[in-house]
Amino acid sequence: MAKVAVVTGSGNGLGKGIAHRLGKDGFNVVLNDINQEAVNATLEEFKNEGLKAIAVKGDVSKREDQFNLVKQAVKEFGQLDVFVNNAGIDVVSPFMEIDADQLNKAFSVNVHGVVFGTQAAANQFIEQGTKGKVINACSIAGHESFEMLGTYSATKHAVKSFTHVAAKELASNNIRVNAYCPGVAGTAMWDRIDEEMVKYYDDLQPGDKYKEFVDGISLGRSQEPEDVANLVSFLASDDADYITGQTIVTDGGIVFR
Ligand SMILES: NC(=O)C1=CN([C@@H]2O[C@H](COP(=O)(O)OP(=O)(O)OC[C@H]3O[C@@H](n4cnc5c(N)ncnc54)[C@H](O)[C@@H]3O)[C@@H](O)[C@H]2O)C=CC1
Ligand SMILES: CC(=O)C(C)=O
Repeated sequence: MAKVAVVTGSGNGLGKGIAHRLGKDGFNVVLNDINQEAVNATLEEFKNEGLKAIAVKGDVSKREDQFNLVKQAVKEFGQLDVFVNNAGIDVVSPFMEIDADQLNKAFSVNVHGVVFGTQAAANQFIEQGTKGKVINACSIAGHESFEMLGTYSATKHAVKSFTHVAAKELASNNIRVNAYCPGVAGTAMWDRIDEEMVKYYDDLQPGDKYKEFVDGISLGRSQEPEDVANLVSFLASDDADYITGQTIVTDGGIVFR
């Protein structure tokens, strides 16, 4: 029987790339996004390519939506093997302007989302009595805190911490919990980050902050969704069975850990 993978926030960007790769790897894929239009369009593309997939709309910050996502996956495909907590949002703000609304929004999607997704997946793995894999979206910002990305960086440090603790607590249930830490990928997220950041500089034009970050990449190019998907594909595979609690950087050489 084909294995089953859920990828949250897979209507666009890195999540779409990851879901596509897992589909090509032979997984039945459960797409998820808060954006119904995006996830439906992605489902259509995948189906046209012959990939086996369904789409479930949901908000990762809502615990009930995460449990429903797992329920729908099992209802359609009979089991769950891999759960990728990919969905995340950005926040750009100088430290002195961080407010409660920014903190609440970012933590509720990036951190609550990962905790609730992990709980929903682990609950299912334990019920099945099978091994399972949870793979979280961290970031280089989970290893290093970037100016103007203070709240976002704090959420990704929290993802790293929850990856560690979930890996420790769930290992006895045969569940591995790891994270991928991308660098700078030109998705809609970076369009927004650039747009917000350049507003704070009189001498910068749209695109300049993105270029500055890309110029700092040792391997000399921005990240593609496929680069991230390569790592997630490995973490989802049996070859990664002896790895747990790791937050692995894939950034072309920005932070060195
Ligand atoms: N783009 C980059 O350079 C990097 C991205 N990351 C992380 O990778 C993950 C994916 O990032 P991107 O694809 O660039 O972002 P993106 O903004 O391009 O796409 C994110 C997707 O998640 C969905 N989403 C947002 N909130 C949601 C919610 N509450 N529930 C369900 N879906 C939701 C969006 O509708 C969108 O389709 C995020 O966790 C991000 O923090 C980490 C490092 C670098
Ligand atoms: C979006 C993101 O995580 C960075 C650091 O580029």
